[in-house]
Amino acid sequence: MITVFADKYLYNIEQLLPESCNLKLYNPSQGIPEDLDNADALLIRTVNKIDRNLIDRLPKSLQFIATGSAGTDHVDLELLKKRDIAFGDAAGCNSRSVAEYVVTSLLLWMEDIAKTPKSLTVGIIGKGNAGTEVDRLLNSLGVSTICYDPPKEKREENFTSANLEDVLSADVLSFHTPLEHRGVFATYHWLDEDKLDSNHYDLIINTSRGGVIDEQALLKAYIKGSVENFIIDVWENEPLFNDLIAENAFLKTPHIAGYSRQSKLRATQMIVDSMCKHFGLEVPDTDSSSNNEGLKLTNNSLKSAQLSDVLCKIHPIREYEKRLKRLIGLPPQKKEPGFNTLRSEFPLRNEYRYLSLPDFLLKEFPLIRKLSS
Ligand SMILES: O=C(O)[C@H](O)[C@H](O)COP(=O)(O)O
Repeated sequence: MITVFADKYLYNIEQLLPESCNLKLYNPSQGIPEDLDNADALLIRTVNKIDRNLIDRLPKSLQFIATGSAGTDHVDLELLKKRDIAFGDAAGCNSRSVAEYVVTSLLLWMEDIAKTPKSLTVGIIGKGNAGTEVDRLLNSLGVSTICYDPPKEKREENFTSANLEDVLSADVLSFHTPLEHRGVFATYHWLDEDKLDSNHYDLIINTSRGGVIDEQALLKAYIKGSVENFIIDVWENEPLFNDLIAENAFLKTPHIAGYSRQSKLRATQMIVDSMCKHFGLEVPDTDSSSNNEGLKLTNNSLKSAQLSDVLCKIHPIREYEKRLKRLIGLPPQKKEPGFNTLRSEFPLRNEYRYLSLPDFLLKEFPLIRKLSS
């Protein structure tokens, strides 16, 4: 029997782990337990770092670590490799959810400033799993895109990245890169004062990682008027966040763009699968469909609504925002747990295709039909 320590907020971890495992759940806000007690595997989320300090105190028995997330910037992958510890992630688990967040927030903003999808060009920075899904969904709504991803061009023969000047000339920028501090393709503070000084943006959307945008430079550009609006889901220094950025953002949320019942289920399934593969265990045959309950909306609750009203009924984006706003101005010792609790305990939404939306609504709002297909 192997002993597995797991973040207690990994969705459905108790149901998805093989029964033959000795599961020990930990509370991530108290850090990864000091005593990992003969652990064989450790399953984490982005809120806990796997750095040199942690790696130095791992028990000899520990062979495998996985994160139930697409991003891996909280993990020192090089050091894990040197120490011969196998690693797994959940790349791609939340692409659909992120794309739905980007499109939903963009539609809310467009209604607010009376723009139509066809009048905009969105520059997509990073065309990995999430960027690709964002591109697909935007194109299906009639929004033009320009995709920029030089490291992908280097890796993949069949992919050509837009050039920098072209992507920077878009009306809107949406970020989907990993956070890289080093190397030729470093993304830390990619959107900096220089780039913001020489361009004008109607909107900046960040759902990737906080550090990809220099927040101070963004604020300056906003005050100057060269950035009209911004939508921020990810923050430098999470779980703390900059109050001025939050106060001025068109929309602000606590790093939940990738959160949906389906993405979290995929994430747990992916890391459990790779753990089972590593230890030669049989992958449990779980029926995940039972977790995908539909959200029923009635005609009465939606009659004569505007697109934004409907979107806010089916995506809790404004509800998250409302709760995040309550944390503005709090001291760090209250803000930090508030941010973490909001992320881990707010009920997960369903992706659009898992909602049962009434016909009259799909007829009245063809954009919503496209989002749910
Ligand atoms: O990297 C990812 O998958 C996303 O940023 C995701 O939202 C992280 O979720 P967490 O592990 O913090 O629950």
